[in-house]
Amino acid sequence: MVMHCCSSMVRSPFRSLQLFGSRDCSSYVSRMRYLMRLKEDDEACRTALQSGNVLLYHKLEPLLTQTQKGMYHLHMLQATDVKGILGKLGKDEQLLNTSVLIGCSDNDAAQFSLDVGSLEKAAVEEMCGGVFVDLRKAFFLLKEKDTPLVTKGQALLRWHQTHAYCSATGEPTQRNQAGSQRVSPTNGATYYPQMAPVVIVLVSDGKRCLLARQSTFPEGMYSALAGFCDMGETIEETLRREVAEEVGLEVESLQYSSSQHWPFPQSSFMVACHATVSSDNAEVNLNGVELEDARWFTLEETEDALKKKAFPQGAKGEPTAIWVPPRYAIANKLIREWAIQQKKS
Ligand SMILES: NC(=O)C1=CN([C@@H]2O[C@H](COP(=O)(O)OP(=O)(O)OC[C@H]3O[C@@H](n4cnc5c(N)ncnc54)[C@H](OP(=O)(O)O)[C@@H]3O)[C@@H](O)[C@H]2O)C=CC1
Ligand SMILES: [Mg+2]
Repeated sequence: MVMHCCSSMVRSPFRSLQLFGSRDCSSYVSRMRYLMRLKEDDEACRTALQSGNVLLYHKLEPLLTQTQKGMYHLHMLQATDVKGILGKLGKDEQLLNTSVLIGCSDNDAAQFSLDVGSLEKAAVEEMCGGVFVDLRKAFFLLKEKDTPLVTKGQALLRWHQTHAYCSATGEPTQRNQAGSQRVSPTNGATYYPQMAPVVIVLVSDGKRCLLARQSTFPEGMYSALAGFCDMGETIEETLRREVAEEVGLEVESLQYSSSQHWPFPQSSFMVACHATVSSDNAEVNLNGVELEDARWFTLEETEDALKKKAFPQGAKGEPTAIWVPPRYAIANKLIREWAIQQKKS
């Protein structure tokens, strides 16, 4: 059934957002204008690449290095060093030109990502003193501040690897130097990297929050409800529909929290919200096709789950403890926000 959700459901549509704290606004603007120019001007982008910083991936696994204290961080290389590595491994320097633009450092250096999957992995690791790590694993190893860049780098490379042809003519498309678009040579159709919009929602009945798990989740992990937007839907409509479909509840109000780019399994644009249902109509009617379980959690139970590490190892024979996605996942932020709000009220 199509549900019409009016915009009055959103409690605070004009909520002000603290975006960057005390960051220097003018240098931020100049960096964004610089990146804009590099996307528009292939020659300027090629020049920037020669003195830029490059994040290497091997078959979409980012290169990390370990510090003496055992901490992992992103291994950014200078473009000149990448050329040296390519030369030593007998690869054409032109491979560098397949890099994609992913940002601009605080020191105004353009940042790129490059997949060297055609080179021998161990040889590159040895030359760089780093290790290529599966992106999910990298999320557990890296500092939270590094995850957006490593995610963006992988997502853009993946998009180019999987969108090399025009969907109308079947011909190979050509990318611009920055990698921000691909163009079909005969019909001029332009393709841009895309994210699929997803609503993720933490539902509350005023006293408890609703957490659910899919059968594919790691054992014991519960998360907020999530669902892809259907064509033409608003965030409010998707949220109401997904809650109705997955747990059979009628949402009464919702509030925007924040958003996140999520690379798994493809790029999703996660829009995170809080929602309430009436405590008089809070009985869960589970859609067993999508979810394995969904239950209400008290504040105490939620705080317990938040304290658990990912993949907890319980004693043999005991049921696995309930835990929630780690901090880099926006689900974790929603759950923490709810717990803080609940303590205040
Ligand atoms: N960052 C975070 O904290 C969290 C992120 N997520 C992410 O949110 C996303 C959505 O959650 P999920 O509950 O799976 O979504 P849904 O509840 O929408 O269910 C997924 C199903 O929807 C269908 N579908 C419709 N549109 C799309 C599309 N554009 N891409 C892929 N599948 C689509 C597919 O069905 P079919 O195959 O039958 O066509 C798919 O199996 C997932 O990518 C998940 O990784 C989820 C929870 C937490
Ligand atoms: Mg879902």
